[in-house]
Amino acid sequence: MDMMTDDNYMEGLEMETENQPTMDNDFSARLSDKTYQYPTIREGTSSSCRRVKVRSRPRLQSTKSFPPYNQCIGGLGEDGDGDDELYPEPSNVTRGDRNDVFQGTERNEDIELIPRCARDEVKEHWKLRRKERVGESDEVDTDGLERWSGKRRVEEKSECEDGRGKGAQTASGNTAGWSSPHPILSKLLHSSSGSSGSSINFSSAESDDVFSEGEDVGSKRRAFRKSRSWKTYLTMVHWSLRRQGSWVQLAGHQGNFQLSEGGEVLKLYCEVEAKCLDSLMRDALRPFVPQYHGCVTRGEHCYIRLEDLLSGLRRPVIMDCKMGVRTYQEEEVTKAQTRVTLRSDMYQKMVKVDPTAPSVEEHKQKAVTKSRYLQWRDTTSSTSTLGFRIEGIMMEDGSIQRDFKKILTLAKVTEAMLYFTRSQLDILKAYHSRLLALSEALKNSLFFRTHEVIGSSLLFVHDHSSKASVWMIDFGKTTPLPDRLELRHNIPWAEGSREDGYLIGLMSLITSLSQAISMASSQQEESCGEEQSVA
Ligand SMILES: Nc1ncnc2c1ncn2[C@@H]1O[C@H](COP(=O)(O)OP(=O)(O)OP(=O)(O)O)[C@@H](O)[C@H]1O
Ligand SMILES: O=P(O)(O)O[C@@H]1[C@H](O)[C@H](O)[C@@H](OP(=O)(O)O)[C@H](OP(=O)(O)O)[C@H]1O
Repeated sequence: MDMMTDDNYMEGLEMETENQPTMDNDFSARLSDKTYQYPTIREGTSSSCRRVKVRSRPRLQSTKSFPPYNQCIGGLGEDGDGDDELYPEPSNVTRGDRNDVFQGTERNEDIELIPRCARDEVKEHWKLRRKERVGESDEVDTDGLERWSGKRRVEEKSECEDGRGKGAQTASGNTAGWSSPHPILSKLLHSSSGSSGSSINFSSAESDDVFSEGEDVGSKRRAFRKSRSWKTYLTMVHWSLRRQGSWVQLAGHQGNFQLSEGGEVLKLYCEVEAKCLDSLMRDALRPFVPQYHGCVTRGEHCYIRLEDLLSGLRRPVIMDCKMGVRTYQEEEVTKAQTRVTLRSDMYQKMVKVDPTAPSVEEHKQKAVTKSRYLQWRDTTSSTSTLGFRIEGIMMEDGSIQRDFKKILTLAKVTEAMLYFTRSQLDILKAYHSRLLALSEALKNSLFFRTHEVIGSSLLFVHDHSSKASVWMIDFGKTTPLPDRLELRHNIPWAEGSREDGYLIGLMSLITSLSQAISMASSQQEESCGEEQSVA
């Protein structure tokens, strides 16, 4: 079947059934209505669920047809294979997992200064799941590819007091597995079998075949409707799988995201982030931020509804750059001074990159504080030198590179840009002008002036058709400043200043893109010259 081979992503298929989102009515009308008032955020858990069922998402395969980044351009990723040999991970631990197994020292939740709502709970859930995996499976995701739907389990209500979940299931007439169409498919099937109008066109040959004989027109019609419903179902399955196959979570916390049928990305609710997004929808930065559609409750958790920035892109190429000269909040440092919480997972990440980084004491306790780890990450990457760092790049074949941890110079960043864009001038230029436009918008943004922007990313996305854009994402650690305080964002941080250095990072990126453009232009001219001399 076409859909199974198209992207080579699917190992198997299991359709998800779920409840109707509680705030999902009239979604398309909202999208087009610019004056739409975002729904009130409802915190807490859903009480309507009597029984919760857990089922696996479709498993996804990775492909890796291009050589890795560090082989392409002279081994920039110094922490690649060699380190892996020195400090091998347990064979059954997924490389890409963000929250490594804790060894002995439990994380103290008091370190969280701002309520992150359900996210802590989900982090714990993933840690537990990881422990379970270590015990029960020897699956290894060797290239670190973390396609969201391949690793996540979805909690879903199988029966709800309000009947919505039940309704979604009975619409298909089935209850589980392959045989159970997705709720949206169920609806489509239902309506397509009940009406003659369909958005799916079939060849006239097919229609002729069905209606050419005069006899038993009624049963022919029924047969046609049946086959059309089936085709509609397959087309929709294909569409749904393709979308799931092309969406990827490149960086960030595992378990934070889900896709919804409405073409949105659902991110686990965080009050800080929801408030920022709400303000951003009324700010000069709105064109640079995914559209925010309020919140929705799914199962036990509340999610922020965001525009899917990969929608419409075929085999997207993505880069996530974490912005700013630091990735920790000032409060994280001061709190760590009074309350010491040790993290063995962070110690492990540290020694993997540089075995000499921990102090004698840290080696002895095999743990570091989060604040120490975050500061070390910033000073050993381009965060402190250039005001941003590349968190990861996904190429069009789905391969993911995360070996940019030790990049410190602009020249190395420019090499990474050329690799990421495959030196395509039109894409480099599109990114360059988008960043210039962003820098103008930031000048006019009240939100930007009045917020400390920590840990936020710029998401670069393009595809083979040269659609290219850059978006501001992740506002989970972006906080409003006290009254009348405004930040410049273009000066280094000094404790107490709350400066984040966002504009230092933006300027570095713009400079790097300018360099990449001139290098790509000369490469192009050289190859043109060579072609002409051969001719
Ligand atoms: N609106 C969106 N559309 C498409 N992809 C998205 C969107 N938002 C996030 N992503 C994907 O998810 C990844 C992680 O996003 P984000 O940084 O918001 O998560 P996070 O868990 O808060 O991260 P962190 O751990 O850095 O705080 C991004 O790198 C990107 O690949
Ligand atoms: O990128 P790395 O080196 O893997 O390190 C992670 C990164 O710094 C995240 O930004 C941070 O989450 P926050 O931004 O939410 O603090 C996370 O902390 P966590 O493990 O406590 O979630 C770190 O583990």
